[in-house]
Amino acid sequence: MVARLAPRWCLRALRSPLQVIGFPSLQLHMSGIAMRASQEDFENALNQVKLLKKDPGNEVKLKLYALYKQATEGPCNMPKPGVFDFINKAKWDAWDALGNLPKETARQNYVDLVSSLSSSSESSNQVQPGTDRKQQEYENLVVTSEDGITKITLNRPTKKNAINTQMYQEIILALKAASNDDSILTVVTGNGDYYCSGNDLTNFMDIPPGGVEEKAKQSAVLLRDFVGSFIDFPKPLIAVVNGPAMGISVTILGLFDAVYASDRATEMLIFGKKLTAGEACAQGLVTEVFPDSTFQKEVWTRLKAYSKLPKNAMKISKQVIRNMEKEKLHAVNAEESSVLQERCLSDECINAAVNFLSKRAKL
Ligand SMILES: CCCCCC/C=C/C(=O)SCCNC(=O)CCNC(=O)[C@H](O)C(C)(C)COP(=O)(O)OP(=O)(O)OC[C@H]1O[C@@H](n2cnc3c(N)ncnc32)[C@H](O)[C@@H]1OP(=O)(O)O
Repeated sequence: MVARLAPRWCLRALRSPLQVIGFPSLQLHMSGIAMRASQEDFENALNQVKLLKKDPGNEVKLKLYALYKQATEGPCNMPKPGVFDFINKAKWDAWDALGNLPKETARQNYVDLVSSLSSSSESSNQVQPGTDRKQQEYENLVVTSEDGITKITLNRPTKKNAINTQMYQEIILALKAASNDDSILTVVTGNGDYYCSGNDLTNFMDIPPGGVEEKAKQSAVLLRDFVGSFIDFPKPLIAVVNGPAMGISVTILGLFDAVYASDRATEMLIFGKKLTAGEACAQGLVTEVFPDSTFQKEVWTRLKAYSKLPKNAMKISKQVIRNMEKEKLHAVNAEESSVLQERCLSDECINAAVNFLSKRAKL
């Protein structure tokens, strides 16, 4: 999986205006040791960035961009891009936030950041002895199989498990793998305090050479495939909603066979309105709500009991129910994906992304 996605990212990064990346060394700042990276170190770091196997994410790319500009041109004195030019504005904000940071320090910070990215990329690709090989295959998920249950955990807790482009693809692959493995049940849950904060809004920053129209088209195809993989999933699928859920993570709950929510999942944001887990249960979107203090224990005891039920009978029951509505679900999915393609280009969508991204760009 990593091997398949990495070259795609590298190619995109080489074309992308955000390809130049960096991160200040906390240790150096705290100790005040004035180390200086040579021009050669800097040039090596520029080459190293292109060899990174793992996409460092837009936030890091912005830091690298800002440090690169500061190291090579000094403080930002370019005119501020317009509000709708949100990629260039995010880049401008990141560079401008470095103020009068000396060129040498920016160069050193750039070298340190690339070095930290290279070492974490190497260590993340190492297989730990004795661990399940499957756990190493995904950047944004942890997938385990035990006692007849395959558990897919959304694993970007520092980003509230927001779903980035790679994670959409990983979820599609993980569902495909789970549909063919020996498990009886498949569970989706989140790591950390959130279940999922929905679509990663920085996805909109990664514009392909074909421009925003092409991006909208790619997003629509990805959304259709993503939702389609839930519609077609052949075994019982359970959501263990461990905390707040937003956007796309809420809208797909209807495609699960059971949804267990902690009463801490008080922000199931749909229709622009916060819905408690209890209210979502009353509306039929959630199967059952548990007190947060006993949520994991109660839910997993129940799931383990379900996993002892006859495997084929459960699978066939699910398929009989789903087959009745599958065609319709796919038709609605295709329609919604095509509407998304248009809506991605609307002022409302662009403004929402600009607002969120401009707040984050103040590094
Ligand atoms: C293929 C495309 C298909 C698109 C389909 C259509 C889908 C639509 C949707 O899903 S709409 C929903 C989009 N989500 C949001 O609008 C949520 C945005 N996030 C927030 O409002 C807040 O972050 C929060 C309420 C989830 C949590 O707030 P708080 O507790 O104050 O934490 P922080 O804001 O500091 O967040 C921590 C950290 O996470 C990053 N983050 C959170 N959510 C997202 C997100 N959706 N996209 C990207 N990044 C997110 C946030 O920026 C912080 O990161 P940082 O510490 O700044 O690096």
